[in-house]
Amino acid sequence: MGSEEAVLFETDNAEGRVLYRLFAVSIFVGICLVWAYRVNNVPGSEEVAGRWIWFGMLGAELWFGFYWFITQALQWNRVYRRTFKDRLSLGYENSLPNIDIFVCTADPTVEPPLMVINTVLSVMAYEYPTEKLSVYLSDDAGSDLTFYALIEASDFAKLWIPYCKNYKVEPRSPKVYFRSASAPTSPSHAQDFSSIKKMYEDMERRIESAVNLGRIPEEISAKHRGFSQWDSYFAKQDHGSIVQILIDGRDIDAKDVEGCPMPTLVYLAREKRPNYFHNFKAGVMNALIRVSSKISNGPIILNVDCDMFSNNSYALRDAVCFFMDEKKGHEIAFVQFPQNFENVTKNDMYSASLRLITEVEFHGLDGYGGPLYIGTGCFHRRETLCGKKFTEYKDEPKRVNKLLRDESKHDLEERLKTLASVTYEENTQWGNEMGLKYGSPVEDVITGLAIQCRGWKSIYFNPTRKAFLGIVPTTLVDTLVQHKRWSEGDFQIFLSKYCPLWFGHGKISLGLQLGYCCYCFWPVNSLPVIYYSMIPSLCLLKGISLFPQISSPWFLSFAYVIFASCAQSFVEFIFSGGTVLGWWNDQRIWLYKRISSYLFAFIDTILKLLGLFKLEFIISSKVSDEDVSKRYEKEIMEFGATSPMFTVLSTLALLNLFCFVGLVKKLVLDTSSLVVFETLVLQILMCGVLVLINLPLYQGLFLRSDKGKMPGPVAAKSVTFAFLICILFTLLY
Ligand SMILES: O=c1ccn([C@@H]2O[C@H](COP(=O)(O)OP(=O)(O)O[C@H]3O[C@H](CO)[C@@H](O)[C@H](O)[C@H]3O)[C@@H](O)[C@H]2O)c(=O)[nH]1
Ligand SMILES: [Mn+2]
Repeated sequence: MGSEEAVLFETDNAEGRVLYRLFAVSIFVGICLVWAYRVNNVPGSEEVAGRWIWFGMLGAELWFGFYWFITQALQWNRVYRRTFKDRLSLGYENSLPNIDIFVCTADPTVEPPLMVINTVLSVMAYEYPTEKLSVYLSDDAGSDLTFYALIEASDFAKLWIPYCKNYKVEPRSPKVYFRSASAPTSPSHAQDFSSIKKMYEDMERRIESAVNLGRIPEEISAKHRGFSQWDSYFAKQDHGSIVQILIDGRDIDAKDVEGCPMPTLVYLAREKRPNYFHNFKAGVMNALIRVSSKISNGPIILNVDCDMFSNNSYALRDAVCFFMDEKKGHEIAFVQFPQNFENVTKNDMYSASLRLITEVEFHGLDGYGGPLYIGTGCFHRRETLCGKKFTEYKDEPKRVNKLLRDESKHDLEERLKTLASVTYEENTQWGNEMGLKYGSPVEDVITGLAIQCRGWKSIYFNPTRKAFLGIVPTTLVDTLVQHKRWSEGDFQIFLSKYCPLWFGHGKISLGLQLGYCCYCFWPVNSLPVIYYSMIPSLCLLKGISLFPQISSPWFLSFAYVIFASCAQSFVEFIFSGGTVLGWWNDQRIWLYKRISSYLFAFIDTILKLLGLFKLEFIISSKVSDEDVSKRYEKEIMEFGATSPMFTVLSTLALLNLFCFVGLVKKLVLDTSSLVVFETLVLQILMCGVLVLINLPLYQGLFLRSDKGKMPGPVAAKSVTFAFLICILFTLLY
């Protein structure tokens, strides 16, 4: 084969890089001028309070400037990848690697079995030789309902896979397909369509009725020997390992309705005992790595969360293009696809699509050695997950691991159970040098970092047809809690021995180290943002000016930095497919995350360092009741929970409202005070923007009567706090 054909992927630099860099330099100059102004205009020593406020502003601005600087690592060197799947099929169709797909679920109430099996069916139906695919469902709840749904799915797959392949169906999650597919045009397809749709709906009904019943009806459990495993089951957190090979790809009888081989399908519930810590998803992944190594041992592992169905049946081939590329493939440890979502509304009220991260920042990281591993939609080389260093791998002769299995399925299942037992990992390197790392709520990020520090590269691939679609939380509190977990995890990495700066020093590029820091520092951002959104507004009450007056040339530097960075985020947002209102919502959530999720993450991390708190993992809900869904569809913000995070948000919003009203009152009563305008313009503007951005919150506090409004106690508390802070400030200053 010519060298041209051997190239399976290409990398392009972002357009307009030079222009962007010039623009960034201009902002940097602006930031330096802001600092210079702050340092040169410290109030005299007679104004003690004024000085401290000023130093606070200086501190915040130093941080903002510094943080802006490191975020350039996410912008400076953006790259985009392209794959050549046709070359892959031409040159390598017979040597495509086996792929093991891990799907994780943990709770049948927040992750309904029906959703889980739709994801499973979508990944069983990839455009890839089926005999090379093995799908493993890990069920951390060990729920017989999920198991039952999987049995149903294993039968339905025999029809579904050939149907998808015959009619080139997309997406291959049956639920989403039947919901969105346009009516088939050819009569034969129409017939197949309606018959398979009926089969699906029947299956759906059976599963739903078991779920509604809350247990498996006897006539069903008698039919499948697998249910006997639940005889010794006590509770979610107290049961032995359950391993069931539902479809064994090697079994000559495992054929679909057209006689083609089926992918292997395995159910796993690892052992859980109350006095053993189970390490959340990292523990699951490690059990899966071990169990799969004895069944299919695919050299490539794809892992997805149970809500992340496959939306692009060629994505496996895309990923394989990277690993099999003759020149650069051998140094790639993992290929990360973005997390995209199915249920985001038009203006994305909770900024849940993570638009700038997926469309801009990860391309930036990719330019410096590769993106973070973000837990789902990621393809790993099995060996790198198991701790292999790049240098060891490079020098080693490549051999194909052929698994020889002659024991019976039953014996194998029994042997596999010990691999998923609570004691298996005692005195081993699992969770440390092997597998995913333990001890972090973001097992993915820390594991990815460790892999990159062993000399490997990673790839970010963001195809136009999205590869995976998941579910975003549909309430404000869920969104904030999820961000708390992420930011807390990243911050803990920074404070641990895996700090990207020290641990990564000399192992990954400086750009990548700084890139990691951008995420690790999320919680730290909370402090300056809270300061900046409180103090200047409070100062309005006393007419204290904190910014240069409009006629001063220093004013320009502030105005430029603020305006230019807003404009940049606006342009990036719109170019990444967002709407104008979506951008405005994104700004609101930007603020809310900083003053609540990140603040609580910061505090909890400190408490955890002091040993006052232990690790937890709150699973994001993938279902919401009808009432909540309706409001979500209409883009009405959902409060409706008494969370301390809401008290902080409301207090800050009200505080700004009081300050703004106080100012207006002063201007109306005393027109001579209009001169203050000259000196307070920026402060008034900031306070005004804060009031505007909080409009939905004021509505939630005072104007709404539905169930999603802000609960009364939160409203009462925050009015009191905001009022007290304003009074205290005016009295004490
Ligand atoms: O003890 C646990 C906890 C979670 N999960 C599974 O882990 C996945 C992620 O949980 P989810 O609540 O959906 O968290 P997200 O915040 O949406 O997840 C993102 O962030 C996590 C780290 O915080 C990563 O593990 C995920 O892969 C990544 O998608 C789900 O499939 C769960 O079923 C388990 O299997 N066992
Ligand atoms: Mn999730």
